[in-house]
Amino acid sequence: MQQTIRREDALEYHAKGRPGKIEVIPSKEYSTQRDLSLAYSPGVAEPCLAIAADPDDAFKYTAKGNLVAVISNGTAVLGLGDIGALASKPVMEGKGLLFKIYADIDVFDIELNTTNIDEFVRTVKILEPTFGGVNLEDIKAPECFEIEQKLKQELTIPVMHDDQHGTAIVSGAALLNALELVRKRIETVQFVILGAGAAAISCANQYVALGARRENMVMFDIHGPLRTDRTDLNDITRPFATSRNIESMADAFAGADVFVGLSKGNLVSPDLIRSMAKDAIVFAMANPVPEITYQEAIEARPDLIMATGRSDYPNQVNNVLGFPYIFRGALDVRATEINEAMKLAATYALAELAKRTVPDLVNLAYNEPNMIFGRDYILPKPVDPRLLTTVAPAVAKAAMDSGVARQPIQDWDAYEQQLARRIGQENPISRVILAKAKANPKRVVFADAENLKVLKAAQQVRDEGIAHPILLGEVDKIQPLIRANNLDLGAVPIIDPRSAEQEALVDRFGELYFEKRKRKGVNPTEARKLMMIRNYFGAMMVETGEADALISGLTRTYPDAIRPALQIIGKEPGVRKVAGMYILLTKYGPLFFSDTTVNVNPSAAEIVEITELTAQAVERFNIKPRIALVTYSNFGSAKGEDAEKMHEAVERLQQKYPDLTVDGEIQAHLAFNTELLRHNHPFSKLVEEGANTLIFPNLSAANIAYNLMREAAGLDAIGPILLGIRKPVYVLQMGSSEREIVNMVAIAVVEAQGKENR
Ligand SMILES: NC(=O)C1=CN([C@@H]2O[C@H](COP(=O)(O)OP(=O)(O)OC[C@H]3O[C@@H](n4cnc5c(N)ncnc54)[C@H](OP(=O)(O)O)[C@@H]3O)[C@@H](O)[C@H]2O)C=CC1
Ligand SMILES: CC(=O)C(=O)O
Ligand SMILES: [Mg+2]
Repeated sequence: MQQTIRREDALEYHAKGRPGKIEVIPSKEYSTQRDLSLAYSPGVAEPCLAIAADPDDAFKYTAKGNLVAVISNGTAVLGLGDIGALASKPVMEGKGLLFKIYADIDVFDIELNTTNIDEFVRTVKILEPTFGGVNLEDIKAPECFEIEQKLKQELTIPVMHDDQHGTAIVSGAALLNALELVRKRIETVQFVILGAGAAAISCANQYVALGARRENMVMFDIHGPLRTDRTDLNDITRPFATSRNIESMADAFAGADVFVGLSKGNLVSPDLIRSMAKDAIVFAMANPVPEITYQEAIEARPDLIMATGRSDYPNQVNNVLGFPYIFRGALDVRATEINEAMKLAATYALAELAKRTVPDLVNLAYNEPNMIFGRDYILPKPVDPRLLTTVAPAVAKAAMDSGVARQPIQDWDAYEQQLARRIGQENPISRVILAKAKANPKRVVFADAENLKVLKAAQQVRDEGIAHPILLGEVDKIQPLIRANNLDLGAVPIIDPRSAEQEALVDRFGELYFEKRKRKGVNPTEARKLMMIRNYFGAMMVETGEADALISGLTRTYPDAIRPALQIIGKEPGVRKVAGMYILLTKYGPLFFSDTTVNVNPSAAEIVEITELTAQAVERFNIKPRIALVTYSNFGSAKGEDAEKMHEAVERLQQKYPDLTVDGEIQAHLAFNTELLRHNHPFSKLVEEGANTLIFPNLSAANIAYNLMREAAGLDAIGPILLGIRKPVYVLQMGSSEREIVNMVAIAVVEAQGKENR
């Protein structure tokens, strides 16, 4: 299931919008003159004075306690080698992104233009006041050892070279679990370690701490095996020199149990893997290209436990499983260092977590029905939210037990809750939808394939196995776009309803349309002509089963765009009016807004129907709807048409569905403010958790609300999702981004799957 990441895509991802991957966002209000006087002069003088009197107050009044410096000089950037400080910046920004999304830690990336050890150390030392921790990254051996050692001595905040210890912690856990699966003992297994740099040395040391024997290891650098008769070894590499008569990789691999690659891509042949002992363990961890590819290795040996540093194969052994949580735990107890006890605790916590039942969310994200501890699952997956709540507390506890915690945690339950809240900000809904779609991709026809964004989205859904696209449009327009943008849509069909080849199909569709509409004033000639319009043709493909869903291009207005689908496919039985829903991805989780799209001023009865359709749609995302009917009044507090209409709709809904969480009429802010609700309206059904679904009194309010959230609050929106139609038809909005289109396609596929099962 390797994904193709094209050079153009990677470059465009980094260049689009605001260049790079990070930005700085103020965390306090700053809109009034008073705010500014507090944030800056004169108010700012007070925390300055407090910190001058007691340096620990820096943790109270500044971002220091949650701010980590990711620092590199670019001398060993992934497996790309010494590409320099500036060229390392994308990797360092990437680490910053991972720190943030997985552990809610803020990062400044710092690229230092020096290969001089003392200059590097001095620079980091004078930066100490700014940060709560220092993550050294991609600095080559042997300088990295001295740099880290000196900084650990001189700084009172935790310092960790991630390529050394992050990798050691994570691969140590993978090793323990792999050995358990093949029933071998760490004390007796024979290792081949390719690379004798930052990562390799530290990993080997960690394995020794876990019980491995140095005399069972053969390590290689670029000059060959580290042997006791070599004169070019240093204090760090010499302990790993072998006294065995090993001259080549072939000598070392023969009969070995474990291969650890932390060097460069493509250095290991399938023959070498074949020469290893039964149930061999292969960790080819060089990035981005492993020492041997996953495919080659498992083809060479079916009995292998195979891991790489990459996310696109099973068993990703990558320090991303370590550094966010190690620093989280260390920062949360204000540890003065990251010591051996903390590293071992992290290794054991990771190893243990892999044996626990995998949450559905993680299975869904990887499109696996049920991942269980075994040869293809030796470590937790990076998206597993339990990593934070398991590894960070283990590290924090080890810091306390080993006496380096300056602020011990007292209440572990409260700490875990606080951690869980931190990742509550991450929104799994797109992942759930994408994973569900991939489990059973459907044929999706794109009515507007002459548009580049649509083509790119089609490319993505095809590459990722979300859908099988069918493109509608003129071949002479689409093909040049594909070529000019270096897309590769392979055998994806391109259909032009106006071309000679489609005449027979257009005839058939025309006849069908005439049958459906002959008593609505349509004649056969008109019917045939309409079928040459792509939105009509696409809808007819879905109706006749030639496709499973339609992603239609926006014509003039939404009602115009959905008309062909309504005429051709029609509404679900029992549905009188269709409606449209938007999903807003907020930091509190997804919010569902309805009806944002179709009904201008629905009656109370229609509001009831809209709510029913919306509730069913929300449930399709495995989410329990908690519905608020919003307006300007609370539970009868104000008069007026909308207030009374919503009031009546709530009464009907509560009567019809006593188990549904639906309440109102209510003001939007109150639907989320459970404290205020409890105080003033303790009887409300929303009092426990607040709402996640808002039903609006009219199109104007709904449309304004979601557009404001999208533009002013900068939230991602998915929609409009057409509710109540017999088969999935989605209309793209002008200005939809490629990502929004991909999300829409995934939702359409999920809906098509649901309809198929009914
Ligand atoms: N999966 C993961 O989580 C991680 C993966 N890595 C990967 O590990 C690799 C090394 O990183 P790092 O330790 O930081 O870098 P270093 O530069 O410190 O180490 C690289 C090592 O590889 C050796 N090497 C290079 N080419 C060969 C060769 N042809 N044959 C044998 N040995 C060779 C070097 O030998 P010499 O000493 O003679 O120069 C050196 O010992 C990178 O590919 C990196 O992406 C690193 C950290 C984490
Ligand atoms: C993962 C990582 O840190 C590296 O490859 O360098
Ligand atoms: Mg690295």
